[in-house]
Amino acid sequence: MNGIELKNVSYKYPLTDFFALKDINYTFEKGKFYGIIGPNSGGKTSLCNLVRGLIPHFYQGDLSGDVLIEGKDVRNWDSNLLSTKIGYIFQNPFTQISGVKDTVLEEIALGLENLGIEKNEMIERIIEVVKLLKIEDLIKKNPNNLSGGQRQRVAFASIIAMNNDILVIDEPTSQLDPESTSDVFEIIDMLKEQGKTIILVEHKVDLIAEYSDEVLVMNNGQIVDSGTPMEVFSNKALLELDVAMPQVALLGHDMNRLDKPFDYITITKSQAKEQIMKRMGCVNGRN
Ligand SMILES: Nc1ncnc2c1ncn2[C@@H]1O[C@H](COP(=O)(O)OP(=O)(O)OP(=O)(O)O)[C@@H](O)[C@H]1O
Repeated sequence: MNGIELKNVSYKYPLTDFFALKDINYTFEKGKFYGIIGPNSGGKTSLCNLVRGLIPHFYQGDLSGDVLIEGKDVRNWDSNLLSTKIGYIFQNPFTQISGVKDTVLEEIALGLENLGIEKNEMIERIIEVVKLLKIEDLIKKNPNNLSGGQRQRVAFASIIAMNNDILVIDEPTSQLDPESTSDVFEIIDMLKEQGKTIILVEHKVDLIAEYSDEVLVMNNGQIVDSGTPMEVFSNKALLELDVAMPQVALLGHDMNRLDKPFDYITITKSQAKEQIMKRMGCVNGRN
């Protein structure tokens, strides 16, 4: 089922003379995990601003084409109602925390209070997300004293408690260490399992290859390629555009250049291992 449809969408921010988004045509289906990648200034964050209604409700500028959220034009959505449908997780966990609450518990409750959620339901939702994100030991702590990884978990908890159908997440791991980064991907994967639609901007393409259902490549304000991770990372034209690829996909492209191709362009470590084992004469890539 369609969640967000973009038809011939172009957009210029106010006081600029270039299009940050150019002739975008794409449909985000409900319940899928979308990874958005591409070089700097390609338009990834602008696409996020568009799909969560910040364009045109906050950024006025010059928008043309159709942006349909659950079939209704974004211009006709009430922006408060839209924020209950589409949650947003920032790049920087330090700006996601309100800074005005003394405990993690109060921090998670803040968004729910703003939604006017009744007290018993609020408590139930908080207990559920605290367990889900394994942050029971943090609830009495001051959010301002947490590490980056802990803050990002609390940020996720606050958003998950709101129970949005769609989550737009912009580079959530850019300030995290590798362990917290894999935790974040596991949380996002779990949200997908719960039926949420995930739209994630991320430079860590190895993880995008592993987890996404669909990958969109943005460059110069346009979607220059889209498809399954396998389809996108097999496209050698993307190498010319300075699009980051998983290391094992680069290995696959190198093997093609050397005229010693693998059976396919490998995009995950396990696929590369299987192909290398096969090359070494191990039956079916095993043992
Ligand atoms: N608020 C704004 N006002 C004016 N121009 C903007 C604004 N935000 C982004 N832009 C411009 O729009 C273009 C696309 O930027 P955007 O942030 O969407 O790209 P990005 O792919 O997310 O980049 P990065 O990977 O560097 O975060 C850039 O040229 C940028 O300078």
